[in-house]
Amino acid sequence: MKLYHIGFSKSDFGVDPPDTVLLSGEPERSQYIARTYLQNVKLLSKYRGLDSYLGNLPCGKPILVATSGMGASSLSIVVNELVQVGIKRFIRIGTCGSIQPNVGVGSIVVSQAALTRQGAALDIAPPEYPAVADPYLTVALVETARKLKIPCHLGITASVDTFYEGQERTESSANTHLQPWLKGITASYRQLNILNYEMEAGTLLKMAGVYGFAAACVCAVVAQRTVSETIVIADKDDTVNKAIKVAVKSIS
Ligand SMILES: O=P(O)(O)O[C@H]1O[C@H](CO)[C@@H](O)[C@H]1O
Ligand SMILES: O=c1cc[nH]c(=O)[nH]1
Repeated sequence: MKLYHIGFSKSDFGVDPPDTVLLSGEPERSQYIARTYLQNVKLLSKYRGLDSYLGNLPCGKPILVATSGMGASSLSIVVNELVQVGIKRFIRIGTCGSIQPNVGVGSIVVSQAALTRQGAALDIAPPEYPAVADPYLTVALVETARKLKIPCHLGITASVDTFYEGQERTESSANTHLQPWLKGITASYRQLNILNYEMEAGTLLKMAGVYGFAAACVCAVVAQRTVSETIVIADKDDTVNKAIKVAVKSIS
């Protein structure tokens, strides 16, 4: 039976089912990964913008490429259904905003763990439940980045529910009024050695612990919040491609 949101079933995998997914927030990124890095690509579904592709790495290994959508609620639905079709290893390939002066646009961040300020995660585990990445996948990502000479930072990510208020954006936001508890939160996270903001990793990593699958996250740095709130569009594709290369090579 087809899973309602992802739009495909286990039987769509054929005789050699994948156990690993490359998961990104954008359907366009999923299509790019499948078309650029995989062979024998088959589109499985495009329902609700949650595009999924099946293909093979050059070594022959079957791989699923899927789209989480933006935010933890959407991701939680997609991840639950991917587990139901047999996926056991998840690598999120995302974008993020740096909150540390030494983590520049053009580099990538591998999340060792995540501070999870996300409503969806509270439905899955208590707030104090750790959001930790799989150590083997994580080391493979960092080692691959080192071999490819791609600037890479390993550390703690802040996963939040909103791009504007939750990441303390006021200049580029329609809402200039931040709730008092959010004022100064980025500086506070900087003091706590948190590297970056994004919107899915924490819930993915908590789900990994609860459901019993392996998960890791690599994000392209597309904003430098110590300088500006805005996304550096000119560098985005190139930086995202670095994150994709690292993820693909780490499982090849
Ligand atoms: O580029 P993706 O994977 O969507 O990740 C980041 O980009 C979106 C916000 O622009 C959020 O989903 C955030 O986590
Ligand atoms: O600043 C950023 C950039 C990408 N994604 C985010 O969630 N925040």
